[in-house]
Amino acid sequence: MTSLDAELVSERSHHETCRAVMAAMVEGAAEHVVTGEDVSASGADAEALGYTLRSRAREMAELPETPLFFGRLDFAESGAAGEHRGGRYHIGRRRIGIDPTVPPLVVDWRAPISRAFYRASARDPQGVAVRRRFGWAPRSAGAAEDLTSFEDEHLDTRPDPGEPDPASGPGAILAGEINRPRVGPMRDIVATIQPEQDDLVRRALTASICVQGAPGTGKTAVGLHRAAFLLYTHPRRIQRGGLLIVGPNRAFLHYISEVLPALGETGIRQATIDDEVGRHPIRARDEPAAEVVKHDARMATVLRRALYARVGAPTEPVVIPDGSYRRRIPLDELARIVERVRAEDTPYEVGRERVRARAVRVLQLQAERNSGPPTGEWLRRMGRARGLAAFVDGSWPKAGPEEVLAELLTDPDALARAADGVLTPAEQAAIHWTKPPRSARSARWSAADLVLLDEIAGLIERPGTYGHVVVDEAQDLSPMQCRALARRIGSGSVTVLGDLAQGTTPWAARTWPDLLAHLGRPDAEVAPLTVGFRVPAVIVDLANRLLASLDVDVPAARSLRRDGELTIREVADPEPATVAAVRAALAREGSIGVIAADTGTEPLRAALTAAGIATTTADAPDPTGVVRVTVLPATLAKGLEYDHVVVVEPAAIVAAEARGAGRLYVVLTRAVSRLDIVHAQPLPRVLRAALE
Ligand SMILES: Nc1ncnc2c1ncn2[C@@H]1O[C@H](COP(=O)(O)OP(=O)(O)OP(=O)(O)O)[C@@H](O)[C@H]1O
Repeated sequence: MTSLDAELVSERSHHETCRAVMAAMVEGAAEHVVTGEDVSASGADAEALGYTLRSRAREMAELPETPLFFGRLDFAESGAAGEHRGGRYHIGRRRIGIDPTVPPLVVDWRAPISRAFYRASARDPQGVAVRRRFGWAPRSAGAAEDLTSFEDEHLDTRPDPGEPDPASGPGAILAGEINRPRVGPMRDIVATIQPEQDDLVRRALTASICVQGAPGTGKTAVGLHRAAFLLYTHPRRIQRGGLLIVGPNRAFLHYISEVLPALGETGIRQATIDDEVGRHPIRARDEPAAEVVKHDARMATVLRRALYARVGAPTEPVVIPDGSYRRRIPLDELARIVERVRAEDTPYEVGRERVRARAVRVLQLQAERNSGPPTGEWLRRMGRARGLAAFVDGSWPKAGPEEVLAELLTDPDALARAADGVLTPAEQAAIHWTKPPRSARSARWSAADLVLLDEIAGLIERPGTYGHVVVDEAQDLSPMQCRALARRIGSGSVTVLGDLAQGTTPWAARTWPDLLAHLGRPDAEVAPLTVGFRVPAVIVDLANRLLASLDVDVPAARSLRRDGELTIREVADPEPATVAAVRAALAREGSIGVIAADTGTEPLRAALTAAGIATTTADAPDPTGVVRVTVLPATLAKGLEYDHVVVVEPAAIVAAEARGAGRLYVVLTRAVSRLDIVHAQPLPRVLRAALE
């Protein structure tokens, strides 16, 4: 046996030990559920404790069969920080060890000591002598993986002259990881996080950051790993408010849904912005002109005015009989109360209660002058007195978001007053409901209306906030959607992920500071990621040339992958050509995405089915992974990736929407290895320009 073989045997044996300890930990967690229920003082305690322990047991038992470690750090005998000197640590997704007083068999990748695994380099070894990365091969479908290889980087010895710096290339294990076929949902990248990604993942909880990343540079991966890092580092602070991950659509959320559980984090809310503001189901569609106005930041002013138009000067003094007295508050004093509270800029509902409390206070002072301090019961009685309630309801009436918005959209005069000097008459006409509902209750709300309702609800009462919010594909959010998120971020922090070049909504941001200001974090740092892990160089080059037509200022990307293929085929009929392209792709490994303009997918699906090729859709992916072909509309492709992408009729994709060139940029950058462009119509101008 060579010494390398012996090392491999010893590492495998360490892994077996880890498995055994892990099994004991799972069992221990399950046992705790039972004893936890026995030892608790009361029924409520038992329930709370039982719940916590059960969740932990479930979490541990649900850990997928991934390798228990993926790396090892050997610290140098000298030069390393004191306690780690000469130490050896295996690094994995979760800490493995039963006794907290002895060093664990595996340290969590998020622990401070693991940082060196991601950051150390030959130039700055950070006390590390050897960094080892393990290679694993699947044993068989569904079974645990096999430890088959390892790769050592000796960071304590300077590389021989002429030899490449061992820390500079991607290394075989990273290369294997980025080249692997993509089947099924997104996987974690914990074994191969790159230094510039790690820097973003481990930023402090208080730091709000914005990652501007070209396609496939790992923005989504960074956001998800950052979420896991923050949950590990600040469990109490984050769990109190919770963590929210916002994605563009259900297909995308499904695609990323397994990453956090694989990292041991469950129970995190992953939602679209529509889900998050969804007080009602979406039952109406706006005309494009109306939608654009409703998503504009100026609507915030209009809505505020519409809500506060309800607040007005009192018309009658307050008069309340009180035993032998008649308590009275004159009109001018009531008007002053209302005015002052308005100027205090509190949520509407707080303002209303404040107005009531201030009026009661006036009555209290009067009573004190007559007969000394009144009782609590007296104060409550005054607060409920008819005269006082009439004043509060008249000057600061109760208001609900639905009723405020329905009135605004139905009554042109109310809209004109609220929008005076803010929206043009044409803009007001665009959002006016020509067929008003019978009542606010029966109104059919559009997606944009829900955002407006959320804004009004936020003016009435501050919503609860999350400990941290991760927003993916953020470039597409409208100012009003950003404001909805800003309310939920409150004093917490946010990780914004996006690519201005991939903006496709009519209101997509052209610069980050604008969007960050609407998110309430104008000073968040914008950090670029430019090294691509998905898209091969030949496709990245094409995408970079397309950038010139997109009217955004973003750095070009460079790819770590040299192996891609790009073919452009002009054909007489795209349907048989697509079938042929898919058939050829099926002869190779991996997933296949057929992407066309939204109206073009059904005929392609039918043609593939008729040719005996099974297909699925992006929002209902085949859980078994047997069906390898997904036919998807261009508008659902964002954030997804396929080994082989067939783009059909790019001209139709560009023509379908105002920011069609941005959509084409998204679609072309979904390919992991091969991109086929099939067209019968002439190629769109932006693509022709990029190909010249
Ligand atoms: N450090 C890494 N090691 C291995 N794979 C990586 C790494 N970083 C990213 N990847 C892989 O690259 C692909 C693209 O990552 P991701 O989807 O996070 O990029 P993105 O910037 O969000 O892309 P898009 O702009 O298209 O949404 C994924 O398959 C991801 O697993």
